[in-house]
Amino acid sequence: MKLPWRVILLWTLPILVVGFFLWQGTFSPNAADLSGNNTANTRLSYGRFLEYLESDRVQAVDLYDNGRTAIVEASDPQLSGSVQRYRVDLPENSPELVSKMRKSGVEIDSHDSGDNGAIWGLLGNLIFPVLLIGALFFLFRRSNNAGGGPGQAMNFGKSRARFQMEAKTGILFDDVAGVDEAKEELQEVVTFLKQPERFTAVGAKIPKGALLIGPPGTGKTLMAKAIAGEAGVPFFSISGSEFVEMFVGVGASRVRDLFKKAKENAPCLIFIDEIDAVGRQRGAGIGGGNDEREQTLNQLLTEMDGFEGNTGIIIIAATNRPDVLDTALLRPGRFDRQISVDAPDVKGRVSILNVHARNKKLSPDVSLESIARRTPGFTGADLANLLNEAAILTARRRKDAITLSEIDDAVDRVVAGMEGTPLVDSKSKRLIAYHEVGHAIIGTLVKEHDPVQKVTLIPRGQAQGLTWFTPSEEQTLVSRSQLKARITGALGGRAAEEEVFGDAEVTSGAGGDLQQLTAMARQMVTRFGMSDLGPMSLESQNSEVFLGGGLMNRSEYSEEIASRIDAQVREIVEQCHQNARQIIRDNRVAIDRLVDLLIEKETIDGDEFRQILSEYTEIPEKEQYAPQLQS
Ligand SMILES: Nc1ncnc2c1ncn2[C@@H]1O[C@H](COP(=O)(O)OP(=O)(O)OP(=O)(O)O)[C@@H](O)[C@H]1O
Ligand SMILES: [Zn+2]
Repeated sequence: MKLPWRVILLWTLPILVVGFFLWQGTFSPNAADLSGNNTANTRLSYGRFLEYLESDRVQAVDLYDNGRTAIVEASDPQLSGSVQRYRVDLPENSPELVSKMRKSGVEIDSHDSGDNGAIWGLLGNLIFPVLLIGALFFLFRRSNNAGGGPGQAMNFGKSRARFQMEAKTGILFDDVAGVDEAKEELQEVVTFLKQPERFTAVGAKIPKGALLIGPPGTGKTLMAKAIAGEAGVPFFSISGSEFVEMFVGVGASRVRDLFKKAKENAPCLIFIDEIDAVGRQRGAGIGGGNDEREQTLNQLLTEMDGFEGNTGIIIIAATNRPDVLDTALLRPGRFDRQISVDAPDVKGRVSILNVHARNKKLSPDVSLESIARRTPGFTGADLANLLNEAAILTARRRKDAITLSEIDDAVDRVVAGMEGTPLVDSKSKRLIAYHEVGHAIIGTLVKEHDPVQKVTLIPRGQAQGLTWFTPSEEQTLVSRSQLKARITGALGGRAAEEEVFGDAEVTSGAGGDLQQLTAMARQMVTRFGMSDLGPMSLESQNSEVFLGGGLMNRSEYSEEIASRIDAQVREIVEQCHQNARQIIRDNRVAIDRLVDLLIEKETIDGDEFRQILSEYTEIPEKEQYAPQLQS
């Protein structure tokens, strides 16, 4: 039986509302106190509070929440000594702190009531979550009868802890492929967790943490799970952004709770994803630091210092912005091991594809090696996604095994997005056809350009038409003539629009091309020393310094140099532009024919394109490998 939504809401809404009020008010004197007349909206970090205490500015302290939260009355020198109220998060019950406060003559008032109050407080803290969870569970059961298998991860329902714990991840090193070096380094961490005696016996201090550095989707989470899986220990995880979201003060207590739970479950592994969200350099935000985040970070540092490596807890953190991390995090005794996890090379991609092909039916015409060669730049997550898309297409087409054609379609989809419906409107369609054939013809006739794989008018993602190129190899070095060829090719679309429809008719469709090619031309001048300014580096790779919320100005050179850079960039682009227009003019007859064919067929593959073009002009020879695209 399925209950209609209205009935579900009718039952749950009142429960939620009543629960909320009970929770807010009646049942929880603590919460009422804090939200009543004792509110202090200004927060003070613990460090500042100690400073205030030292300089005798603190007059009174009200303690709540078992001594973890304090409302502090202190004189504010900036407001000519008038008394202000601040809210401070204190570390776990600290007798030293209390005696220190007493010594400096601070009036202390504890609002944690006796047993009675504690029970009410407990009830208040529990009842709403329980009601809420009950209601959610009810909703979930009702609306999600068809849901998947039993989930292994569980979220701690306690209002403060938002981390996940898996008692067994069930993931082994065999499930992580193409990152052999990282795996080798992390193998040792498994031993730390499994046989700490081996290290402590000879007096070695076991490291506490390792930092995995790499772009999204390269398997950092997977690897951390595999360490826990191999060692057979529980896996705790939280994302840095969850530490700092929502209410002030919650972050630090989440860190505390996480470590508390971890200590109870040692040996275990803690995984902190996106650590840069909490771990940014302190005090770097524009207009002062972010107190909330810094408090959380301080708490994390304190917790990491607070246990010995041989307690059996290992912390693995992941980031793709190691450059913004607070140096305190990277000091010995914290995340002192840094392991980079990069996008896989062709061999890595083959082994990742092997892992994900394990449970899929592939027809014999599919070669994982050739998929790997066609997918430079794909991460593990992209490859997993690719095979899954292919499997879905196969099922949709009612075939019993994945064939080459599903793989082809899945690659296109993963690279360029979902296929759309082709245009019918013939004028815009014709313009797009000229634009794409423009890219393709330059790509074919400029010797240093990668060869065309196919031209299509079937829209994908944002693009109305696409030209795919096959890069000649997985290149790390690109020559000046190759860069110029790419800029010319990227201008091919716009040049064709201009030559065929006239300057007044050009469209915004070339916007993406122009952005790409301008960036390339600029890099030639400022980074690769490929202009008249000579072999000088005028900008570093990450020239934009990310500080807190904003980008800093990057100028490291004078205005005069800046305008010379602009002039050089313009000259490169202008040369390539003239060249592109010339090629279009010289091949107008062939282009008109190719455009007609493209409008009729919607897709022309590279061989057919070259075949037709060769009837009109000579085509330089090139090698062929994997696809890239130009929209
Ligand atoms: N090296 C790999 N071997 C096998 N599968 C992989 C690999 N890398 C990624 N995958 C697949 O991609 C999925 C996502 O990867 P994962 O979440 O571990 O990446 P990540 O680096 O943690 O990314 P993010 O930084 O976005 O969290 C994995 O669950 C797995 O299916
Ligand atoms: Zn284009």
